[in-house]
Amino acid sequence: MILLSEIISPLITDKRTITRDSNVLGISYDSRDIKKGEIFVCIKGVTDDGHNYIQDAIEKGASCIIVDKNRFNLCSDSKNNIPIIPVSDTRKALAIISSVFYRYPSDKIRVVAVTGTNGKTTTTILIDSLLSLGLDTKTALSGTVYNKVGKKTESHQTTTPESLDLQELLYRSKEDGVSHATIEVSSHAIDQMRVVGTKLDIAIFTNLTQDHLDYHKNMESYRNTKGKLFSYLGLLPEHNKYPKVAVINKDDPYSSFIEKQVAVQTVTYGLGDQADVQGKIEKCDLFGTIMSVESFWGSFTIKTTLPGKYNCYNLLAAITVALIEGVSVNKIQTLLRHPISIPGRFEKIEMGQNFIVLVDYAHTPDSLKNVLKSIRELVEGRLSVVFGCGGERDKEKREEMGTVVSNYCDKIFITNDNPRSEKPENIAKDIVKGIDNRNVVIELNRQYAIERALSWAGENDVVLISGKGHETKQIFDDNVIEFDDRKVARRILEKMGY
Ligand SMILES: CC(=O)N[C@H]1[C@@H](OP(=O)(O)OP(=O)(O)OC[C@H]2O[C@@H](n3ccc(=O)[nH]c3=O)[C@H](O)[C@@H]2O)O[C@H](CO)[C@@H](O)[C@@H]1O[C@H](C)C(=O)N[C@@H](C)C(=O)N[C@H](CCC(=O)O)C(=O)O
Ligand SMILES: Nc1ncnc2c1ncn2[C@@H]1O[C@H](COP(=O)(O)OP(=O)(O)OP(=O)(O)O)[C@@H](O)[C@H]1O
Ligand SMILES: N[C@H](CCC[C@H](N)C(=O)O)C(=O)O
Ligand SMILES: [Mg+2]
Repeated sequence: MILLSEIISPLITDKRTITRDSNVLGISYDSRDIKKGEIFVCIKGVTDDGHNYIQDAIEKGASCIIVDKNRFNLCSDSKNNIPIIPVSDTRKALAIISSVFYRYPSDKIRVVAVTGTNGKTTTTILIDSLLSLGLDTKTALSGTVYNKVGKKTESHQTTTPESLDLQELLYRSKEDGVSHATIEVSSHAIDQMRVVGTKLDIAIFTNLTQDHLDYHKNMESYRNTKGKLFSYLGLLPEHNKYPKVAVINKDDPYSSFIEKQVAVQTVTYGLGDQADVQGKIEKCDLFGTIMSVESFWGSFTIKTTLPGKYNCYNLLAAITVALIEGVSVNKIQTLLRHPISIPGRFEKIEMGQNFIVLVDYAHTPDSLKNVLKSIRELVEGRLSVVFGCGGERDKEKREEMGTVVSNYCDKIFITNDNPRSEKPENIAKDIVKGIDNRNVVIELNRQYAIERALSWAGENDVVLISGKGHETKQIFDDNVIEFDDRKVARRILEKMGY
């Protein structure tokens, strides 16, 4: 049982605001889900505004309403005698009261947060597996592909859950005896305060390149948002006094900016000779990588099935976290020797065909460049790509992605990738602006585009199907259809007689 007066005490100075105390049964930021006895937090969002639904929430039995003080400054609803609490930032208030409601679950768990433009999902999955198997402990994970408590995975909507949902996940994790939770933190999440109220122990910076400028407007504000996560380290007091560490990719041009935000200790990683944990690639082919590592914890070599230089960065970040958390070098070497596959990331589609088909999640200029460059370095045959750009997402990246593919590919198939409310042909036109290459086909039906690319491929060629990775839906303006690049490619290859 938890009383309203206790939950909202961090938000008010005058306890008389609460004329009628009650047991709080939950919190909600969506009037459509609210139940009797719950607190309703009004959020002004990008498309809608929770303040429009106060009456709805009261009728459904909300026991308290939290509002933006600039929009609404009543202290109680006179008709129903429901406390109405004005605050300066309702998203922040939601994060704070959610952690009180769930009794500060992050306090009892080591929380590892990963942010950066690319590599977050890959790095979180690597960290989670090194920690759970390396320390033989129960772990939790929250990220783009799935959330997980112990061995149980759950699907969800956004990469980083809303603060209330994150606190609930951490609460269940704590109840289930989880020792470590690794969370992927998007820039939207930092901006929308989804991790406020979560005590962070380790924060990792992977890299920063162009993405999400529709939301952040320019690189400086995008960079500043990412930086905020690092300033949170060590801020929340807690009972377990274990170290707080920032783990930073030294080779990224933004690393020194990120380091400046950190008040606690920093451990850097990279392939250059300045980093604390230094990797040196000994061998890298389509089937995997051998990398030697020098660190505070000694020198050693790892062998893994993950290919590509960019994955060496993800591996180094994960190895650094595992070493900090006490996983032995021997254990790390043994665990990385097992085949690793990250759903929809450089995933090979093998049906016995004599060319290579890869499904990848590259959907930014930098990730597309990295994956294409790696393929070029690893394979001799011709290279084609099937890709598009998401609607209602950063428009500036489209032309740049066009330039990237025209620099690396022999054949380009431009197609749909979740056009959402935008006109697919306009998205394709934006991409084409960056292409200086006559071998371009615009085929907006993604299945047909994949079909044409697979028919184009000859012996030892590569077809990269990029942008949707693990996704299983194609989102249009008026409908959403089932669409999984991996299944579609397998079906087509089968039809082709493989
Ligand atoms: C742009 C963005 O970040 N949107 C997120 C945001 O929604 P919003 O602020 O736009 O909400 P809104 O629809 O305007 O509604 C405002 C408020 O009114 C409430 N409402 C609305 C209608 C109603 O009848 N009653 C009611 O109470 C809503 O519940 C909400 O609280 O807050 C919502 C609740 O947490 C999120 O679900 C939603 O994510 C949408 C689905 C989304 O697509 N987000 C993407 C852009 C995103 O967050 N992506 C990042 C990372 C991407 C990456 O991996 O690179 C992520 O973390 O997933
Ligand atoms: N460290 C990295 N640097 C650059 N590109 C990377 C890196 N790791 C992976 N990539 C590329 O980026 C794609 C997405 O990788 P991943 O899903 O791990 O990143 P993410 O940061 O979680 O992306 P999102 O922001 O969509 O959640 C991969 O499919 C690969 O092409
Ligand atoms: N999770 C990210 C990446 C989506 C990738 C691509 N498939 C798209 O729809 O743009 C987003 O929502 O921006
Ligand atoms: Mg991700």
